[in-house]
Amino acid sequence: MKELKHVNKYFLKYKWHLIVGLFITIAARVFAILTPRFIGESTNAIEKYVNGEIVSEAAVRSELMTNILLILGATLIAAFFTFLMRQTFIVVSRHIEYDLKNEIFRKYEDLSLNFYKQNRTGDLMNRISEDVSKVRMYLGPAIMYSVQTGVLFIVVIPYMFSQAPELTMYTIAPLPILSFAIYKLSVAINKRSTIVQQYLSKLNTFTQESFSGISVIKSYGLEPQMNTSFTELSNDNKAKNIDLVKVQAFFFPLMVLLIGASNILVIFVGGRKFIMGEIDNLGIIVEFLLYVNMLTWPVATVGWVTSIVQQAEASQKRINEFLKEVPSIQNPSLEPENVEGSITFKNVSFTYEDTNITALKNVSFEVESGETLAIIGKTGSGKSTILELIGRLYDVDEGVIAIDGKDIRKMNLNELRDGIGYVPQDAFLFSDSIKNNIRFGKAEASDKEIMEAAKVAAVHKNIVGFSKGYDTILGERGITLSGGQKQRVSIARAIIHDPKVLLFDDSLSAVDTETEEEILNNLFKISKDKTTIIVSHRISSVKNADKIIILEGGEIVQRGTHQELLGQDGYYKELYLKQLSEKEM
Ligand SMILES: Nc1ncnc2c1ncn2[C@@H]1O[C@H](COP(=O)(O)OP(=O)(O)OP(=O)(O)O)[C@@H](O)[C@H]1O
Repeated sequence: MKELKHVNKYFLKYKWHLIVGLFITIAARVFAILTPRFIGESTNAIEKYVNGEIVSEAAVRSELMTNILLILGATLIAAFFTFLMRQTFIVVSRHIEYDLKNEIFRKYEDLSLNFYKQNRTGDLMNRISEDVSKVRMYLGPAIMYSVQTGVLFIVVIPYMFSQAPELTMYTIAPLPILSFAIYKLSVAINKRSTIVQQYLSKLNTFTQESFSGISVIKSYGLEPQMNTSFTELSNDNKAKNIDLVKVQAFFFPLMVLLIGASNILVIFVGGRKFIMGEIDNLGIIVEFLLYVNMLTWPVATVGWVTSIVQQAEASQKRINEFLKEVPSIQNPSLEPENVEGSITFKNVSFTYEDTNITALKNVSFEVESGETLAIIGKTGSGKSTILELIGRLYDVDEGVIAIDGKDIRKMNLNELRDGIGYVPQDAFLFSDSIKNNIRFGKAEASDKEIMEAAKVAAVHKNIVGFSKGYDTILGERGITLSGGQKQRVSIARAIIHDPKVLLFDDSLSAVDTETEEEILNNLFKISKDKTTIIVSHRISSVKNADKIIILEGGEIVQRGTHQELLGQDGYYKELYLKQLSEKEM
């Protein structure tokens, strides 16, 4: 139960609901146990009439009628309280499930990129859905049935002992066996359910990937192989489900067997005692038979609940592992920050932890506020890494990155990121309308502002060409848009944010040179008071920048303006001549 201590704070939060639930459960059980007593009394009345102790048929009838009405009343009240019991305990468990999911999600959002690289998305998803569901079983059904069983035992067993102590001993003797057997069975069921779950997620992942990659599958004619793989996975899934059903099938027969054993014991022992005159009336035997049946399910739940708690403990352990993670990127300050935008890299070196690749070596440069810096270089030379480091997606290993002369590791992280508009290489769009995708950069943006940003990004004309215009819904990863359109919507999102620093990571690679020129001209107009860094492979994108740096293997090998670099032998001039000849062809 060590790991489950984490959810105790939620029990405290909902303590009043739980206390009310406890009283409701007591009321429900108290009324439920009245029924066997009235049935027992009715049996006694009939017995007395048969034995001639009561002679008036009308008196028996009236007693039976009263008992029937009392049974009806007690049952209705017990049913009502049972309904309220579920409403409190199960509803509280749903509230806690909601709180816990939010807590985990907030934690996920806080964690740095490194965490996401070390853990698979499926694992993150499982902990927030599957594991939380298992913990909810502990928070709801397990607690509810435990309270119910506890109350029932406290109320019923002493009453049974007061009526017939020896018979009570015989009656409850098989119950621990039932509890243990159900526990063993539940453990087996849970084990097999987990396996079924794993196979189901394999099947889901496979199906999802097949749909996402349907164009590759079709163009390579891979349908038969995919069908075979799906059938194999499906077969495994079916086999695991059958394994589970085999164990589950034991559950009710086992219960019936043990209830039957208890009933036989009551009739056998009770009958003998009645014959020997140790029990005064038959009503007690009838009452005991009803109690046995009433106790069986709660006793069975002791075993079931134990296995639920074990599973919840294991799940909470997995959840706690993530909740205890400390984000590698910390926010050191909550002070307001006024980002003006001058950026300095001083002897910056950086190695990716997971791959051990040194992406930047001793990189130094300066960009003043309002200037444009272009970074060019071969693939894998470290261009994107520079942009990621500015937004503190990672922290530098050596050297300093400063904005307005202040080490970014000492700045308010939220304000730092708020001052940056970053257009990543892989333009990610959400499955939402184009309008909302752009609005992501500024939540309160008006439709007019959205349109203005789209115009600067030269995508407005494309958008109004769609029948639903800005309300066009984008599919998964924006599949209804072309690569160039996606890039431009992503640029509009950064522009509407109106940051002091604009970072474009190869963001114009999928647009034609004419559109590229239009966007660059527009950007030039709006970025007079902004610092812009453009990463590109095209000379046309970088030629007008105030400064250009050329990266190779993580090091700056050349720097200067377009004209200066054309005057030097090196990568820049080679690229320029190559791209010029391609244009002329
Ligand atoms: N997230 C990452 N984790 C581990 N290694 C990475 C990661 N991102 C980049 N690298 C490695 O760091 C080096 C620099 O990568 P980076 O993406 O900065 O290059 P780039 O110049 O932007 O390349 P491209 O022009 O292809 O986008 C590469 O060798 C790359 O494999």
